[in-house]
Amino acid sequence: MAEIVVVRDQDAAGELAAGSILDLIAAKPDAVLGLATGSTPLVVYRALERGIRERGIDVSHVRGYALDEYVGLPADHPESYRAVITREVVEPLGLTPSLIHVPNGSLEGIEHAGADYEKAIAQSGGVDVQLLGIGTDGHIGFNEPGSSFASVTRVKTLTEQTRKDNARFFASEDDVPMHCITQGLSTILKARHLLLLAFGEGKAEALAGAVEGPVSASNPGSAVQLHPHVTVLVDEAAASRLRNLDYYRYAYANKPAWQTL
Ligand SMILES: N[C@@H]1[C@@H](O)[C@H](O)[C@@H](COP(=O)(O)O)O[C@@H]1O
Repeated sequence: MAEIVVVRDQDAAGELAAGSILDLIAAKPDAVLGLATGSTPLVVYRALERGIRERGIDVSHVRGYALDEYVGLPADHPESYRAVITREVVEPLGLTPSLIHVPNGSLEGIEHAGADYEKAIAQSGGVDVQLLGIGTDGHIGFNEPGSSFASVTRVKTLTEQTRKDNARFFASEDDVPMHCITQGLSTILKARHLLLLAFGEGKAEALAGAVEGPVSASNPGSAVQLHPHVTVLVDEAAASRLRNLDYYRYAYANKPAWQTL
């Protein structure tokens, strides 16, 4: 089931996503969260922070796996995804650092870092809920156009577009690493629930391609159409190119009362 929910604004999306994740943690205290970086999921982390406090939920047993990491950045670089996940998620939410994993992007051992990560996810019992943003070129994680639907965690080369998009986090575009290590599309599809978020006009085309376009490796986000339980949370601007938008609104407005996200 893919459910597309058009929300008032980013905060509303954050609240909905966080509510679903907190219900999961309340039922399964050692839930496995699939964590995403980028600016999109930040509203979810902030809403989780508030929800944990308000509901008094114990998150000390929560486990987490990040989607991706740059290759070759020094471990203490503030824009490494390890640093971002620590700063934006682990510390503010009070998660247990040793239970939160990020692919190892250091050059030493990079040949087996992907396989190690796959093994760790599998041994954890798999990801319960995977947060996803989408790149303007349609990537999820760092699976750039052309990524195989059968792909697992491995090293990829970033597109020029992605390096441009991410230059805002670095001193210049040249400072954005050329390579990354990312969960594959097959890894992502194994998560039990996908929560894809997109905000703003700049994501409208990528989002429409992912949700309604042909399923194609040229458009990695379209892999979500192969998953049985996807929730897409979008604002009006990001939803503006969806052809079946009226139906999505109608279906959400008439959602059976017993059905959760
Ligand atoms: N690797 C991340 C993705 O996981 C993210 O979804 C995407 C969009 O980022 P943003 O949410 O900042 O638009 O680009 C980054 O490169």
